Amino acid sequence: MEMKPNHASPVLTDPAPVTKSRLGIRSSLLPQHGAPFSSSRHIMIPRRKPGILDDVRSNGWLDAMKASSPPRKKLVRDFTFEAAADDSDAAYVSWMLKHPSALNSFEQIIEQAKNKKIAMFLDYDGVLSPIVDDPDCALMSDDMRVAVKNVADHFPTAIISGRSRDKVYDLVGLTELYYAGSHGMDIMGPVNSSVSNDHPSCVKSTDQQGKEVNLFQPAREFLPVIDEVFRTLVENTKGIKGAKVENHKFCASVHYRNVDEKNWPVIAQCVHDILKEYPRLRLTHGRKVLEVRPVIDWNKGKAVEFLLDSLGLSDTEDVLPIYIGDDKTDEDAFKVLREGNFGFGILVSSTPKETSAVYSLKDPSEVMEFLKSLGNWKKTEEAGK
Ligand SMILES: O=P(O)(O)OC[C@H]1O[C@H](O[C@H]2O[C@H](CO)[C@@H](O)[C@H](O)[C@H]2O)[C@H](O)[C@@H](O)[C@@H]1O
Repeated sequence: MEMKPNHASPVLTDPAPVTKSRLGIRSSLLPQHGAPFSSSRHIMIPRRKPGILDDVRSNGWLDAMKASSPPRKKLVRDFTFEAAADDSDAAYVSWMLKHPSALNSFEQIIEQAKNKKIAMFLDYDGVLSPIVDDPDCALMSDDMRVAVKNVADHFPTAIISGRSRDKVYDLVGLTELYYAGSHGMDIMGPVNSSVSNDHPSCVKSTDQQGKEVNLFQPAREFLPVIDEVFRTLVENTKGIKGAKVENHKFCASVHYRNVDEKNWPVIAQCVHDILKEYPRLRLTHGRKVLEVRPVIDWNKGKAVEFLLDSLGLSDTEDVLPIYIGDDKTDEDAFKVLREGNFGFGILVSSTPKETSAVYSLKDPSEVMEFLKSLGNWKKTEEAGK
């Protein structure tokens, strides 16, 4: 894949020494002390020291880890469980009054879409594929692929995932879409010279089909650091049964879904120690996953704005962006749409959650139904013209 560097990035400027200005990051976003990146290639992280786990207990990480993904629905066996199930169902029903089902609200949604161009943004895990124990087995069904393709045939459609862009492209496998990986820190979008002028770190590149595209990687300078951190995390978690570390190019993910809960503090401590060693990296929580990523002012919300600009769709009057996601990192995108009064978010969740999304869907099967309905509605509308 050919790459023609443009100018230096506005986010990451100045090729020489690694300092705050080299990273071009607003200083308020950066920790005020410590080395920018680790000085040693391999840092030794003591697994257990007396009292060391107090760090992660006192700073609330463990509570966040426990709350990070709802437990799967248990079989209702006796009266106690039945009562608990009733309570949680009632809570879900009352939450849905605030965040109605996008399926039940379909007529209202297409009313909003009349005379507007829909731009569709989709998260991958938990939206297009169900959450499963092994991230490598989170495959999208063929039916879902058809539904996504159908939507992409009518509306500009992008996937914005926490996974690496290459990985999510391999999983989805549709050439009709735009892809943003690493929580929006790695975007392949259409060539648009006004966008590359505004974002000088955009480089011209080519996609898998040899088509010219814009490649935007605002955290490019962090590539070797993430790689180093990934290798250290693999090394330091290798004794923890069930732990899995993924390298997503601009972020590293430490999964604890399959780790015995009594070992979660050890996982948390490994990540905590990395962040102490690399003050320019920060933590985000996903569904039973801790993610280490660069401290830069960029997220899925900014990626949505970037893609809308790239597609020439930032005119709020004629465009209706819709973002479907299930995770905390998707909230940045929901917020951008809500605060801009520009389109809306749909949260995929089977339990009540605090969210900036407007509508909700229960699970990926409802997402598929919604995408099918949208594609069919547009097809019928176009046929009637
Ligand atoms: O932004 P997304 O596309 O939703 O990616 C978020 C994370 O998804 C993956 O992890 C999640 O799904 C796994 C497979 O179902 C599940 O095992 C895991 O517990 C979930 O956190 C992916 O592996 C992560 O790296 C992504 O950041």
